[in-house]
Amino acid sequence: MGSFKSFYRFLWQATDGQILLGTLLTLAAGLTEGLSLVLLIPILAMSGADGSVALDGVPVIGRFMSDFRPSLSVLIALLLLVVIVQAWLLRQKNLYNSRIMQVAVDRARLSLFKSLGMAKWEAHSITRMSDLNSVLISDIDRIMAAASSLQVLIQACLLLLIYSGLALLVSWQMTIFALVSGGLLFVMLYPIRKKSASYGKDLSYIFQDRSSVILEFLTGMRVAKSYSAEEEYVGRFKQHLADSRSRMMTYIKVTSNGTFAFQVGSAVIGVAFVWMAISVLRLDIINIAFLILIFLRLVPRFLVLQQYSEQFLSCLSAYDKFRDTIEFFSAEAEVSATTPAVPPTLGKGIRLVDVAKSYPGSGKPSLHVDDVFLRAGAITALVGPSGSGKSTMADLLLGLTRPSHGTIAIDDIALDDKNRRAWRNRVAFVQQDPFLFHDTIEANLRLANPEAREGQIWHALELANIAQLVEALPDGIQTVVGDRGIRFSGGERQRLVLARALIRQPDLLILDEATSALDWENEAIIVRTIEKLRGLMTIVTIAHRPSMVSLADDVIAFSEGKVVEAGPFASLASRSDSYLASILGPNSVSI
Ligand SMILES: Nc1ncnc2c1ncn2[C@@H]1O[C@H](COP(=O)(O)OP(=O)(O)OP(=O)(O)O)[C@@H](O)[C@H]1O
Repeated sequence: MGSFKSFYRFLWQATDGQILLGTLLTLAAGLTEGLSLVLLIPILAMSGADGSVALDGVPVIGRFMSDFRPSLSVLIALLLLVVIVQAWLLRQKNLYNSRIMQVAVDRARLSLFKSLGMAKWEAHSITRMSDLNSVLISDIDRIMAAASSLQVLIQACLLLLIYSGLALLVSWQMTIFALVSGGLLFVMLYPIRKKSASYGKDLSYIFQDRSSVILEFLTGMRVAKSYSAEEEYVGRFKQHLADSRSRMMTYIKVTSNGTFAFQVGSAVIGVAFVWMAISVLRLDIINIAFLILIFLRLVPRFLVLQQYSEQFLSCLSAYDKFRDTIEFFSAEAEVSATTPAVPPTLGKGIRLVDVAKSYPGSGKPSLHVDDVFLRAGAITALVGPSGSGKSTMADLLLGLTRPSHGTIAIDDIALDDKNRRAWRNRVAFVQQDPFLFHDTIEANLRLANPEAREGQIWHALELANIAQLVEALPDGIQTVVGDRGIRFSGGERQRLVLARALIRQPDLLILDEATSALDWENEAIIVRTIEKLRGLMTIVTIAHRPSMVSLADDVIAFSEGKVVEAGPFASLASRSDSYLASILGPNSVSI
């Protein structure tokens, strides 16, 4: 019940209350349907061969019939008019309801998208991408199905009310009999509805699973192919399909059982209904005909109630998942995502004091820095063995993650929840695994600086040593890079990503193994590029190769999450016992 209330509140808000007008249109269409039924009886009576039926005995409009005595053709014309109005109202209602529901669901999708974008990076790092993918695609589609089912249910309830009102005017005993027996049948079938809701929830997990298997297959295609593991993926998918087929069939069986039980039950009630009207209440033929007409229209409504409440309940679980996801990500929103803040300026340097970073689920901090200073305008290399905390430090400097405790200050301004996002506007990052969007080179570069002029784009491409290659392409900077930049080699992608970082003209440039995909020749060119940037911006480079470390002014070496040495490159390199010397020397260890 709580889910239902929350779902209705969501629909109300997402449609700006327009759902009410949709319901009123449904009511108007229902009333015209009732009216067409009422007009049908006198037409049938008047067209009777013996004319034995008294028109003033016609249900509901008997008085109108005896006062005005309309001719058959007037009644037929009236019926035609009512049917046309009803058809028009139904069309309007369908169009209106579809429109507001599409808008509501799109709003929901957009607000989830937005809350994902505005949430802290940490929230993403503990959530599976495929789970989010399934909420954004299949669960939101099922919310649409839930909203449509709810509209059908509202329509069925309104029609039930209208028909019951009409039937009451003929016989209250028959009306109560029909409603009580129909209601009892509906209640008796509750266990089936409950079962179907629980299987519906199951389906939600099946779709989530499917999305995860497909996404993993597509993103891991290269790995799958290189290990000749395609068959294993196909086998996993086949297993998943067999599993979901069997669960889907269970769901369909349960809902078909409900429909079958309902049809048998309503046939029994129908027979009892006619018997009661003829043998117990001894109603006249025209009233019986009217009641049977009503009954024939009431029964399908109960069936609709049964079927659509099953569908509604099974889809409601998708809404619960959507709501939990959006609540989780909204609670994790970066404060500064909503409040504009002035970015701190980097003139003197960045100081980290007693900074620790722990990841959820891991006991001790992955990084602990007592006191470190990164000089503005200098190139600082972060070195250390794998897993020693270099990327963790880079994420903190970038403002992508928050320290578990301690202070990071840009000049004298502490980085906090209010200014962290604004600070990221002053930072550019080149990651180990260069990512490009499936768009043109220009669009990919403009992402970092939408205002950039074409000259600036070419300048950045030149600095990153990729301008010549781009120039030679038939479409130049309008070349589409392909999915994740697949058109280009790893090294070319890395240079494009570096150009994207440079076009931003950042205060701080962070290079996380930015030359790992380059050959020696290209690496040497990038090293020269970085040399040229010395003094123009503050550069932090995480490097494993000596050539990238050698260009540093300062070095910070990490081991097991702690800083083991920090200082000017020259003085650390000259100390034979330093970690830096061990990685630069003739017998350098692999870092
Ligand atoms: N998102 C995360 N969740 C949990 N633990 C993490 C996460 N990211 C990093 N770690 C852990 O933190 C420690 C430091 O990792 P980090 O990536 O900073 O090392 P690194 O020095 O950059 O290593 P590499 O040179 O291999 O990239 C590692 O033990 C790693 O397992």
